[in-house]
Amino acid sequence: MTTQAHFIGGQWIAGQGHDITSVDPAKNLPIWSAKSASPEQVDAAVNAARDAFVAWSDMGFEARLAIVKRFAELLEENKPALTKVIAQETGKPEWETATEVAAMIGKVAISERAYHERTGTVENPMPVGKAFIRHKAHGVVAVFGPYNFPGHLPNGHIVPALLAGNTVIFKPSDLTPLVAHKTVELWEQAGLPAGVLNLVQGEVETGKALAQHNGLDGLFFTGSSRTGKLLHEQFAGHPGKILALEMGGNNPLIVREVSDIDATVHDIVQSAFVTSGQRCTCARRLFLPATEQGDAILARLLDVTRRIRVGEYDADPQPFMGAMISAHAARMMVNAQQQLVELGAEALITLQQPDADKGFVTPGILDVTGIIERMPDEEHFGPLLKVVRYSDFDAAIKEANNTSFGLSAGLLADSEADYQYFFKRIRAGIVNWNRPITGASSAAPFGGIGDSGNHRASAYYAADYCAYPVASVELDASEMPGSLNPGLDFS
Ligand SMILES: NC(=O)C1=CN([C@@H]2O[C@H](COP(=O)(O)OP(=O)(O)OC[C@H]3O[C@@H](n4cnc5c(N)ncnc54)[C@H](O)[C@@H]3O)[C@@H](O)[C@H]2O)C=CC1
Ligand SMILES: O=C(O)CCC(=O)N[C@@H](CCC(=O)O)C(=O)O
Repeated sequence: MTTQAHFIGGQWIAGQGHDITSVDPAKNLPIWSAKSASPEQVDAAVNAARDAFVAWSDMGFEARLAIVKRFAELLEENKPALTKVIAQETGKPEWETATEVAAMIGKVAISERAYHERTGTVENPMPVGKAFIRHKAHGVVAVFGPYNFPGHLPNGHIVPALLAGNTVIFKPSDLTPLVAHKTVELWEQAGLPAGVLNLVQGEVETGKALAQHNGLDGLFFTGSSRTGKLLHEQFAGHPGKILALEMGGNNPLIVREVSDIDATVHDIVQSAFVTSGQRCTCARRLFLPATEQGDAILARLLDVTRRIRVGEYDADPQPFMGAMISAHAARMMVNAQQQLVELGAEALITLQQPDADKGFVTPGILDVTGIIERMPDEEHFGPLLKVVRYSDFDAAIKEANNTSFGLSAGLLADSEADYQYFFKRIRAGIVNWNRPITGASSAAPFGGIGDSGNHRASAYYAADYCAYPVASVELDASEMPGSLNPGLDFS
């Protein structure tokens, strides 16, 4: 369907690797297929980015910004088409993919602000001359994207990287090549000079060839903790290269005494099941008090969850949840649930895959209170919520922190004192109170601790890893000091 799948040095070219196909997971139809980029083509993409670097970084911020702003205009003009393509390739409902395109557009103004605020130029007077703090681009960087937000999340690395003056090789998820293709076409139309942004499509082999390439100055990754750790090992011994890792989570949501049960249940549903549970910020573990009110919240949660509409991305009326990314991913969720049930979890609502050839699953809720000590600390990347009933707030917080991850966490409670207590003790990069723990703002730093990242927060702080600071003291011409250090003689 697509022969010229790779964009290298300003040219669309055919791949020399093996066949890859992207499938619409809601309709089980192939929508894109091509040959992946071979290691030689990855090499060509890195060289093209290297060749383009000096001119792009010399161009000046305002000239780069004008092109990036043109890209935002093109996104706006192509919003309906891109909304549709993201929905087709991911299975996410169109109401949701429209918000993804909006986030891509919003990223440009936010990144412009962040560039100045986080990496701007500072000038300080000195007794002799002036001191400056400036920032320079790293050079050639690779961007690896995940499938769950195939537009917005790579865009969150690419836009600030380009604004800072880097050149980029983009390797999207092999599950979402079409979204990447359409996005890079818009960059081309926006007038990016050849080689400034290159696209290589492929699976792990292509990813490895890129990540291992000696010509990279940095790599910005959003994806699973497993792959992120592999990259971290690969980058060990290369302190000169910048590595930014945005990875998964095993995120806790704790409920205390609340006055509005429906509002609480809404926040739980939005945290656990939006995007069919395929957000790194999704709540995986729900801590409910073992009280009468806890019982009432659970009953209402089960009632609302049973009535969640699951359906095709273009259905009218729209579903809340679309298909997962693939039939395989759906099967993996069924298997994960089965393993937990075999460990002793009680299925309050069983997650089901109605059609083995498609990515649809219904949301599931397990009571894992009885197996809490044997629970694997894993990110189950789908709509499967694990409920823990608790009697003691401290014990619940301790268990919430009992994870190697630390991305997002939340408290649903009327008491502000409870929130202050929770905030001080919980370990995560995103901590919310009476709001869903999904839907993080691009205008704030976005990143986690532990296995969720490597302390290179993205979103508003992405500017930080896109440039390095340079400190200078400067004077128009050398001057003799008023007094000499002891032992010097200029007579
Ligand atoms: N913290 C965050 O900002 C976010 C984290 N995620 C996480 O991403 C995961 C889902 O996304 P996936 O696409 O499944 O992640 P993934 O880790 O499978 O793939 C991410 C990218 O790495 C590439 N890749 C895979 N193995 C590689 C290797 N050995 N060497 C080089 N490249 C390789 C893939 O082709 C893809 O482009 C979830 O774990 C989720 O929590 C997703 C979105 C945001
Ligand atoms: O990167 C940004 O601009 C903000 C972070 C963001 O959009 N987070 C989303 C998705 C995260 C995910 O799954 O990967 C969220 O918090 O829902």
